[in-house]
Amino acid sequence: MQLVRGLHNLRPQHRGCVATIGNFDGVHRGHQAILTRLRERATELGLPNCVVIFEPQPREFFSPQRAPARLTRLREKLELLAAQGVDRVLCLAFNRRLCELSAWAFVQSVLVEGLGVRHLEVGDDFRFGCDRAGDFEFLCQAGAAEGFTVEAAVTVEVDGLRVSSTRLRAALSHGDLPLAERLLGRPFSLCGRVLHGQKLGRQLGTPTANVQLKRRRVPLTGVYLVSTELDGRRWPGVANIGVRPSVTGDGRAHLEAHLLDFAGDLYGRHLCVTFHHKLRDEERFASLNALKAAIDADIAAARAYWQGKPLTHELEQR
Ligand SMILES: Cc1cc2nc3c(=O)[nH]c(=O)nc-3n(C[C@H](O)[C@H](O)[C@H](O)COP(=O)(O)O)c2cc1C
Ligand SMILES: Nc1ncnc2c1ncn2[C@@H]1O[C@H](COP(=O)(O)OP(=O)(O)O)[C@@H](O)[C@H]1O
Repeated sequence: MQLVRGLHNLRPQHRGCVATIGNFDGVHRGHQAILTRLRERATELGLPNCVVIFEPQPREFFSPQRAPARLTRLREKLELLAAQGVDRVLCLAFNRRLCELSAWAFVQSVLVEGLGVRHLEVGDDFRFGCDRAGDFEFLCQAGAAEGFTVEAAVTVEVDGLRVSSTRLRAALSHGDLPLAERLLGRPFSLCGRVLHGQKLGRQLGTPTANVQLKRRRVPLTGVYLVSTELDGRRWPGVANIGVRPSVTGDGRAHLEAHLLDFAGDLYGRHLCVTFHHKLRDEERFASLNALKAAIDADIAAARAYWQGKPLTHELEQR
C-alpha cells in the first residue's frame, strides 16, 4: 500500500482511481463494507483503489479537548487499511485551509485534479467541505458534471443498529468487549512501543510492559484479559489501562500488560495489546500489598479464563 501525504505529493501517475473519503477511525465493519465495495468497483474498472483520510481528524482539529478518544492512531489505521486490500492512502492535513475549502473546491482540487476519480464510494452519512455542505446529492451532481459515478455504501447493522465509531466507543467505555468485537469484526487492540516505567511491577512480583500511549486519550479503562503477539506466537495476559490511582504518577493514562508465563526483555519493542474481556474497574488501593493481592487475583482469573481456550492450547504446544 502506498501512502501519499498531502495533495502536493500527488503525481500525474496517481490520477485515475476509485476512491472513498472518511475518517475510518477503527476500521470497523461499516468501514470494511465500504472498502469491499471500493475494491470490487476498482477491479471492475481496472483501476487502483484509494482511500482519502484526514490527519488530524476534523473533530480533533475543531475541538481538541472535546474530540472523542481515537480508536486507531494513524499507524494502526494504515496497517488495518493495508490489510483490507487498499492500494493507496491519500492523507490530507486537516487545517484551516482545508476546512475553508467549499465543497465544490474540494471536489475540484482533491477528486478531479488531484486524483482523477472515476468512481466514488461513500458512507451513507458522509458530509464534507466548508460547513459540511457537501453531501451525497451534491457529489452525484458534481460527478455528473465531472465524469465520475458515486455510490452510497449500504448501512451495516449489528443487532438492528448501525455500526459506527461512536457506537464502538460506547461499547468500549461500557466494558462490552464482545459487542466491540462484533462491531469491529476482530477484538479491539492498542499498539505502541514498550517504554521504561517506574520499576514497580517487578517489586509487586508482576513485571508489566508499559505500552506507550503518548498523550493519547483512551477509549477504555480498567483491568482486562488481553493477549499479545510476539514473534508469531500469542501470549495471554492481564492489563491495566488508566491513570493507576494507587500509584503517584503523571495523571495520564497508562497501558501496562503482564504476559502470563513470559520472561524476557520487551523494552523498545512494538507491542499490540488485544482486549478480550473486562475483569474490573481500576481501583485506588490503600497499600501496595492490597494492589499486589488484587493483581494476583486478576492473574488467577486470567488463568481460569484461558484454561481450555485456544490460546492456552497454543501455549501448551510450545
Ligand atoms: C492486572 C493489573 C491490574 C492493575 N490494577 C490496578 C488498580 O486497580 N489500581 C491501580 O492503581 N493500579 C493498577 N495496576 C497498575 C499497577 O499500579 C502498575 O502496573 C504498577 O504500578 C507497575 O508500574 P510500572 O510498570 O511503572 O513499574 C494494575 C496492573 C495490572 C497488571
Ligand atoms: N511476563 C512479563 N510481562 C511483561 N513484561 C515482562 C515480563 N517479563 C519480563 N518483562 C519485562 O519487564 C518489564 C517490566 O518490568 P517493570 O518492573 O514493570 O518495569 P517498568 O516499570 O520499566 O515497566 C517489561 O517491559 C519487560 O521488558
